[in-house]
Amino acid sequence: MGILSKLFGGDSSSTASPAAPRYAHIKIHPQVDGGVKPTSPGFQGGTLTCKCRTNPVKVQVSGQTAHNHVCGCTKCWKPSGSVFSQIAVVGRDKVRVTENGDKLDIVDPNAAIQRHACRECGVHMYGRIENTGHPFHGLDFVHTELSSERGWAAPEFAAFVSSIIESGVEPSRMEGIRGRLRELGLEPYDCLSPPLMDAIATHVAKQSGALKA
Ligand SMILES: N[C@@H](CCC(=O)N[C@@H](CS)C(=O)NCC(=O)O)C(=O)O
Ligand SMILES: [Zn+2]
Ligand SMILES: [Zn+2]
Repeated sequence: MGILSKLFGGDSSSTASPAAPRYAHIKIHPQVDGGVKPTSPGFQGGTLTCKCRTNPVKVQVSGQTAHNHVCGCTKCWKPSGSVFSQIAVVGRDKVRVTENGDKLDIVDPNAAIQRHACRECGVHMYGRIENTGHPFHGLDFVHTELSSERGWAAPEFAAFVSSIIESGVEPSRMEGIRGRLRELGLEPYDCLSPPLMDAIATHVAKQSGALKA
């Protein structure tokens, strides 16, 4: 072992490369399976287009998104064959339906997030919260993979991971799926990430008076 290796703890003569990913064969979502693509600084947004070959619904998102993540819940729209969705938020004032909005229906009017979906191809174009008391009121939920522009905020974590079992994923596959998410740098959580859960709890505590508003 050379002097540099002794000082810095590595063996410079070794040809060993970083450990190969163990779970690369496990598919999460087409946007992350080949590695998470980085956010472009200064990115200004783009246009989401549904999957219809004719008269697609178009939604303009005039700004960068935040809190992008993969979501395993049964309610978020997923591309076919994928057990996770990819979903981010953006201010509702930045979201505008520009074409064929007459094809949009609300999937479940009773859900907190009202998902506006194309009734022909089924794609969710945006999710909106109308309850002004909801912690995330003012934010719309969007799937930026529906845009051809590159540079959208990269996914940061995985939410509602255990919920994929509700879609029919065998529980025995969970270890591999969580392993793959960690390899991709998408820490798996069974609800939202700790900062988002803290933000929700803070909002609730201020509403109840447990914390000063
Ligand atoms: N285990 C449930 C979880 C559903 C859930 O709570 N989804 C989250 C993440 S999208 C949510 O905030 N839902 C609110 C809503 O759908 O309105 C499922 O998979 O259906
Ligand atoms: Zn469509
Ligand atoms: Zn979801």
